[in-house]
Amino acid sequence: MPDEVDVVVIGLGPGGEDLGARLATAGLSVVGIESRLVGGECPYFACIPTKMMVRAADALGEARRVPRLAGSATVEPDWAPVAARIRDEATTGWDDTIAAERFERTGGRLVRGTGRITAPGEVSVNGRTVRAARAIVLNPGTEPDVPPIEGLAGTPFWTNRDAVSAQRAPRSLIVLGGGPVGLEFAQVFARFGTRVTVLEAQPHLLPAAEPEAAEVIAERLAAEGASVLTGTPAERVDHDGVFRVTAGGEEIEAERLLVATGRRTDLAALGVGAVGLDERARTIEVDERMRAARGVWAIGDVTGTGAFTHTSVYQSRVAAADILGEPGPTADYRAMPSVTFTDPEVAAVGRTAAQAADAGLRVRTASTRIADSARGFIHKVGNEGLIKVVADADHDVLVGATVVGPGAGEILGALAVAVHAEVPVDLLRQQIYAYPTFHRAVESALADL
Ligand SMILES: Cc1cc2nc3c(=O)[nH]c(=O)nc-3n(C[C@H](O)[C@H](O)[C@H](O)COP(=O)(O)OP(=O)(O)OC[C@H]3O[C@@H](n4cnc5c(N)ncnc54)[C@H](O)[C@@H]3O)c2cc1C
Ligand SMILES: NC(=O)c1ccc[n+]([C@@H]2O[C@H](COP(=O)([O-])OP(=O)(O)OC[C@H]3O[C@@H](n4cnc5c(N)ncnc54)[C@H](O)[C@@H]3O)[C@@H](O)[C@H]2O)c1
Repeated sequence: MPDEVDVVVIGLGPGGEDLGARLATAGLSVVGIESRLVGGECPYFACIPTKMMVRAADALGEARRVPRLAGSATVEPDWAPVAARIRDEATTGWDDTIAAERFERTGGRLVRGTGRITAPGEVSVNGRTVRAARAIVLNPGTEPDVPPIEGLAGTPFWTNRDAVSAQRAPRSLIVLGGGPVGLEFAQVFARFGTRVTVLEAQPHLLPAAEPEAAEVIAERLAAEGASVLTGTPAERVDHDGVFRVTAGGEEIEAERLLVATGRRTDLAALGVGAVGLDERARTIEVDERMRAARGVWAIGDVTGTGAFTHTSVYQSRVAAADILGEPGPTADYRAMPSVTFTDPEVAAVGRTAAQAADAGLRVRTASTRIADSARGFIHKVGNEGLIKVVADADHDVLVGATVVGPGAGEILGALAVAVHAEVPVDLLRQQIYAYPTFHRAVESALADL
């Protein structure tokens, strides 16, 4: 490892790898430090393997709809192809050689170890110090947050990292947390025959989403045999071969317990105090160019601006332009999209109605049920969902939208453009929406605004 380079990137998640590669390709000398796997959480433990699970579970879900549409089908779930696909196709046995070589081909130098800022412009790794003449970039991501529930520590609970490497679907599973992680896993395993119980502390599943979206998902999970308990934080966990979780005055038993209660960071371990940042904070505050301190940029989940791969890679582009001194747009999160890949998918962009009202906007909302659209009627079984639009009444533009339904993440694309480009609502109303598509329901929602 050289003693001095232009840029040191600590953590090669999707954003860190992208940024390191961009800067190296632009001719800067770059050291990328990674303590686990190049590419981060997304390809090995999160987005990619979970969406392979979802794909398989959706195939089972659709096959079970055959009797209501097309005759008969016998469905016998087998986890083996899912486990094999994740091992062989998604993660190559949790081996990052290909990603490491891809990074090094750009000219970046990969150093395996744990990086820590020791002074402005200085990072230590493996007992050595490297100086970063131009920039230190922080992309450390997050770890699963394990709540301090009595009895939980020391039990063999699962986090997302264990669940993606499951060799078989457990007979029964308690999922702690009804956020995106918990719900994607809950539905996948339920469709593979696992008896699933979801415990969510808040009154609704997906607390950050529109409440109507959470209702649709709660009903679907219940219809598929999962038990969903909201407003029910776990109080105590025991394990003696099986898990026993006390919650809401009941004791629930299961073979496995998945903790999906959010994520945590450890800024003290990263040494951010050495550049004047608060080591006890949960996230690193950045400006619109991703600057965190003099000579320090931060990108990805650690910035607390939306824990998604697309956010991390978007921020990489913004930071890269700033570090290279090139003109480029600054970060703008107004049209941040998100998709939770349950069936039906829950897709959202911009603000919910409550968030828009909290921001002081004069809000107008309208929604339409997918089942009431021509395509929803045709689709029949599996057509639950809605499109809800949130408008800024003073400026006649959409500031948010939520789509729940088949292909919701794809339908969202049009609404994301509307929010991003501030397309006037009247202009959206004049658009021609193909018949009979799911996205044509957007027109009905707009008509009701
Ligand atoms: C189960 C699950 C499913 C998800 N599904 C989706 C999805 O479908 N779509 C989506 O957009 N997002 C999804 N996400 C979120 C997504 O995984 C993250 O937003 C994404 O990985 C971006 O994270 P990041 O760039 O901040 O870094 P991460 O991916 O968290 O990577 C950070 C890297 O930094 C390394 N590191 C940390 N500290 C140090 C250090 N001091 N020195 C060296 N290396 C260090 C870590 O080992 C890690 O490899 C999902 C998350 C989970 C948990
Ligand atoms: N498809 C996607 O894009 C996708 C999928 C999964 C995760 N993610 C990202 O990963 C991040 C982490 O997701 P997550 O679902 O782990 O976190 P989250 O914070 O979104 O949800 C955690 C849930 O657990 C609940 N909870 C907390 N403590 C609890 C307790 N003691 N008992 C019961 N419930 C409790 C919370 O109320 C919350 O609803 C999210 O911010 C999301 O952006 C994205």
